[in-house]
Amino acid sequence: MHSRPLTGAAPEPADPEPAAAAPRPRRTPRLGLTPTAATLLTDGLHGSRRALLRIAALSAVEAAPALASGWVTAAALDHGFLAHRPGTGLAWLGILALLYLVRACAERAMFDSLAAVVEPLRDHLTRRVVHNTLRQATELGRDPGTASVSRLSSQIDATRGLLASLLRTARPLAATLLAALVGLAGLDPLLALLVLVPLTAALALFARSMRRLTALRRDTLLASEEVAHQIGAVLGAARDITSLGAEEHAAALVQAESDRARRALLRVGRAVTLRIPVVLLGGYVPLLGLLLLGPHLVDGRTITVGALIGAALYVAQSVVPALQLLTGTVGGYWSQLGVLLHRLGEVAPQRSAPARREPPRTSPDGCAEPSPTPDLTVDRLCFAYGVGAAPVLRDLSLTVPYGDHLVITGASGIGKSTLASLLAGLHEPTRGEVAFAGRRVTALPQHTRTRLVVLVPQEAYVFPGTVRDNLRYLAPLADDAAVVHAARCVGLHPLLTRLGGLDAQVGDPADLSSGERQLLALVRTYLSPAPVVILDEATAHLDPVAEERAERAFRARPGTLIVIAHRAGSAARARRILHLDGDTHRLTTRELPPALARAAAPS
Ligand SMILES: Nc1ncnc2c1ncn2[C@@H]1O[C@H](COP(=O)(O)OP(=O)(O)OP(=O)(O)O)[C@@H](O)[C@H]1O
Repeated sequence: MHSRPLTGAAPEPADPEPAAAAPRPRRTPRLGLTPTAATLLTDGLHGSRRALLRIAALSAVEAAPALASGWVTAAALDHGFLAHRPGTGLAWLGILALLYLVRACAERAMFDSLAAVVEPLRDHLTRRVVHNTLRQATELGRDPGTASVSRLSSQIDATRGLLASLLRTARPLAATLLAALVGLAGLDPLLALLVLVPLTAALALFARSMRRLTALRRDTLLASEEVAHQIGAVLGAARDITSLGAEEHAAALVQAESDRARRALLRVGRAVTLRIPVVLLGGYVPLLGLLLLGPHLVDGRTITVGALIGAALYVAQSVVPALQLLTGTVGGYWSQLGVLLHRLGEVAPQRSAPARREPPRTSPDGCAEPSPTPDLTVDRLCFAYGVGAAPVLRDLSLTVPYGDHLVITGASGIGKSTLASLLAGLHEPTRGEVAFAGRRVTALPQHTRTRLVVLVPQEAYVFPGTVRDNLRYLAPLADDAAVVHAARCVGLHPLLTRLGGLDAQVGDPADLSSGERQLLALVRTYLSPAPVVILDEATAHLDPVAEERAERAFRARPGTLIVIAHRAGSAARARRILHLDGDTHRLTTRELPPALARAAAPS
């Protein structure tokens, strides 16, 4: 998260792709689920249809006592106790007891099926989120960040837990409600109608309130994140604030954010109280109707006393508790699940909308050829980590013409990697800008930026899968011939043969050495259509000969090459060298010796 100025003035322009502070969904959520959340949930449950069917069947068995309770009570009264045959009455009640026993067995059997639904969902969410984190790491050279990874894994765990709780509570609830309605209709259709009309109105009211509740819960989540952000910004700039005497101003900003969070929480509290009218309308209004109309119906011999008491039992024992559960626990679980799934859906790419990537253009010899693009310009670039921190880069200006080969040198800790990240648009400059073809790199949409600039960091990401999958990650449509040719150009070929070809599985990436992982990452980048490649110590684990070969391949690859050098050899092979020394930045341009010039010439 980039830092924001401590000012109450006009807000910063919106980030084109805000990652953490997720935007409010544009479409109104249906029953609290946005399309993103709904897609993620249906995709996650896709493979669990059999387990879901089993759950539905067991739910039907579980609902049997609720279904029979009114009938059995009516029969026990009308044919047993009221007809002075207590034995018959007790026999009917015995049947009910038996059904409760069967229900207990079904409940026990349910747990295996629940696990068969929630565990695959958790795996699915983890795969999606890990996939995207890896994609960012491989395409952008971006550190996935332990804080966000642990936030995502706890969100995935919470989602799994919520779904399990929902299945445990909402499932018998739906079955009970349905059974009560069927039971009422079985007693007398008129009684069923008396309950059904207000119940439908109550459920419609509940559905409406759910949309609002989910939106409000989301506001609360974002508001509390904003409070944490604001406190972090104040703590990060504590020295500046003290020296400026701006303590009160900073405190007022934090106070304003926490007031906003408090108001959001109050709105959730008010929305939750809507459960009372829902229960009154759907549960107590039908009960009142039965009490008021029932005696007349009994007098007119439309229904029996047993049927009236049975109907009242259905409402009091099934409908009212079901509504209380629905508007309380289940509604809360559901809206939290909706908010979490939407947040995860923002991180995990949706299967229905896969990221589109252009195929790499290839020259006749199969080597990668970039899209036509112009220069990379750096204009009075300044950067500091954090508000009060000393700047790492000051007023750096530079143009890297398209097709150039620039090597950046400097002492350890001087800011080479920081500059590489700024060139790739991974950090927002504190002042000044980096532009590509005249457009600010940080303003480019992420998918455009990653097609234009690829940064390869020192620690290469290789993921479990085939060698082919790993190599074609940035060029999914490259054919095998192009991949093998790229492997030859970069020097991966001996390893490719040793591994067993493109179909070989990279089981555990840790089985490969650091240098082998770097070679795989280099070929992956070489194949990509990006016109600008930045190698940030990306060959550090290769021996000098392998490094020279890989760099030669990249020099011959059309496009701009920027290398953060860790060995003198890299600088010796460059046409231009930027030496960072923390104060003045020296840029040297020189003619290459003829042999190197030939090797560096675009093929
Ligand atoms: N995320 C960060 N937060 C705060 N300071 C940082 C961060 N990353 C780097 N720095 C600091 O910024 C300065 C420049 O770091 P950078 O990694 O860019 O240097 P470098 O020249 O690439 O070093 P090396 O050659 O050792 O990799 C260092 O003082 C470093 O401690």
